[in-house]
Amino acid sequence: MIRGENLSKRYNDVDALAPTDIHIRAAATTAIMGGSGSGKTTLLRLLSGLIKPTTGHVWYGDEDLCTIPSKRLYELRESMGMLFQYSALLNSLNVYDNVAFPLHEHTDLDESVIRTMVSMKLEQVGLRGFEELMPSELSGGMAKRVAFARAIAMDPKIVFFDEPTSGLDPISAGVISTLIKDTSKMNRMTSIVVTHDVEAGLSIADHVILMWQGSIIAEGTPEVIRASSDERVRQFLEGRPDGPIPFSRSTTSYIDDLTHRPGTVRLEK
Ligand SMILES: Nc1ncnc2c1ncn2[C@@H]1O[C@H](COP(=O)(O)OP(=O)(O)OP(=O)(O)O)[C@@H](O)[C@H]1O
Repeated sequence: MIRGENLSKRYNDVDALAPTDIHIRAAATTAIMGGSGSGKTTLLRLLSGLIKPTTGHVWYGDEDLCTIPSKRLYELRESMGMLFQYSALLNSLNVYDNVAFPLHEHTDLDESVIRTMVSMKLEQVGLRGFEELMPSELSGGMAKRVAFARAIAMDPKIVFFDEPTSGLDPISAGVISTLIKDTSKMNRMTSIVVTHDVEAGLSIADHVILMWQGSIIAEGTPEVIRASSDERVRQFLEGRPDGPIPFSRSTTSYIDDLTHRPGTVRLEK
């Protein structure tokens, strides 16, 4: 359904994503996992057309997101849902208006129909009856659920989830993981989930993509990833601080840096 071809992104002197070919399967859940700064969010933004690549193409069927006119990109993006890392609820709107927001923006449906649709989505996330609450009155887990309801309000074919479980307690994280898994199956939705929550990623996904320093280092079913003998994959799965993935991100020697810094007092022997 979505295909990235020779896709790369460079920010100033940072290669956030090295040239990459990627296939996202239709009606399946793909988890993009990896450590901090490995390029997961960059890949998600490229695949959803939020940012343009430095090189390459993003194909939706035979349409290239990177070259289509912005009007068509806008239409395509209407068929996509997004759940952002920090829920991104509109603080001045209550729960009902947050979930109804895409329906008000993109459809001419009668308010009574919108009310029914919002009620269905809130029932799905277990928050029917909370329509009048403001975002500031919600717990982190509830806010994620509202954001989830908003992401699926238009019954999108594709939904992008950026860190859907970050900052949640294990039970709330489990609730969100189950919602993603069940809704994706029930609606035959194509879900793309960026996460560094290993357990959430492996339990939700049909297909896992593991990233490191802007490149895909492993992909396959959760079983294939769990059985991988690649030392980088093992270090990530086991959460070990030591291994091929270094703790320090600095590329220069600390000693050289200290001894060659202008103004540093050099100790003579
Ligand atoms: N808008 C930007 N401008 C400059 N550099 C950026 C920008 N966005 C990302 N980067 C850099 O690109 C690299 C990849 O970042 P990205 O956010 O894609 O990683 P990530 O795997 O999603 O990290 P995290 O899990 O911490 O959110 C990082 O080195 C980051 O500093």
